[in-house]
Amino acid sequence: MILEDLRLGYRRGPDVVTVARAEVLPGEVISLAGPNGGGKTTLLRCLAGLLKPREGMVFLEERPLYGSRSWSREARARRLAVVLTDPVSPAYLRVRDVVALGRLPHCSSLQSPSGRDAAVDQALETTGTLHLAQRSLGHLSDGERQRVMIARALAQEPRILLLDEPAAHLDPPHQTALFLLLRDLVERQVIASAVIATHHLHLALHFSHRLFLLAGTLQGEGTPEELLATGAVERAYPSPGTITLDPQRGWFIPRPSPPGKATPPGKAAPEL
Ligand SMILES: Nc1ncnc2c1ncn2[C@@H]1O[C@H](COP(=O)(O)OP(=O)(O)OP(=O)(O)O)[C@@H](O)[C@H]1O
Repeated sequence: MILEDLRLGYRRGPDVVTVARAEVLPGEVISLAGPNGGGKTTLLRCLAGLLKPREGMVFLEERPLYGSRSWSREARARRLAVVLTDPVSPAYLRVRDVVALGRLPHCSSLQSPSGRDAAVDQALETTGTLHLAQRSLGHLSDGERQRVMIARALAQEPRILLLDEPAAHLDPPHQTALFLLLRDLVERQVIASAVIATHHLHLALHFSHRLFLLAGTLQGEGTPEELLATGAVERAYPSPGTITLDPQRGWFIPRPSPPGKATPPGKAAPEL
């Protein structure tokens, strides 16, 4: 996937994110990181074919994603699957039927997707949601529902998986398991690439091959090691002077006070 001279925005508002040039290569897990409002979701929507750029183009397998020479919706859905944060399936649907919807791009016009499709079982198993298969979507916890939506995207058997805050509702072990799973799917070539918009910086730094740092523009891109070594990660996040990045752990922590100037507990909380 190639991103060229992108300028993205909504209706008549200002540009919210610009990207001069970037690539998502086969074999890569890429995390989109950066502050609130930095444009991660906006870029992800554009890569998913859901937000036409004001200028520039996204190329998928050298074919444009927008315009008259673009992919058909079905052909695109066999290559790209997206998991957004807004719920899209009706709450009364059973989990197995929700995941089966992922098979739609692989069905002919005379077929409807079947929950008995082997790809559905595989996706349920991969995401640890097989035990939820008969439950209604509306009766699941946020984290369970999140894993079901990822199962639906995997059932689509895409080449590229795009995920917006996929770990948002997951408990800590499941957050790590999800990043591990995405890395494993890419390394086993089950999918070619994964692009993850996330605030789980420590997981992004640990599991991604590269990060794109977005703060209105693409402020930096590179491997976790490169971005940490140049200070680009810390620079991408405007934070109070009392907060600093611990590069070993990928967490923002209180800046250590100079000797003899320890802040008493409860005093001088950092501004948000
Ligand atoms: N539907 C919309 N209409 C108008 N402006 C929008 C819309 N969605 C997002 N924006 C604006 O675009 C900018 C980028 O938002 P976006 O959601 O892409 O950022 P983000 O990096 O994903 O943020 P966060 O980390 O808070 O989820 C923000 O200023 C936001 O207010």
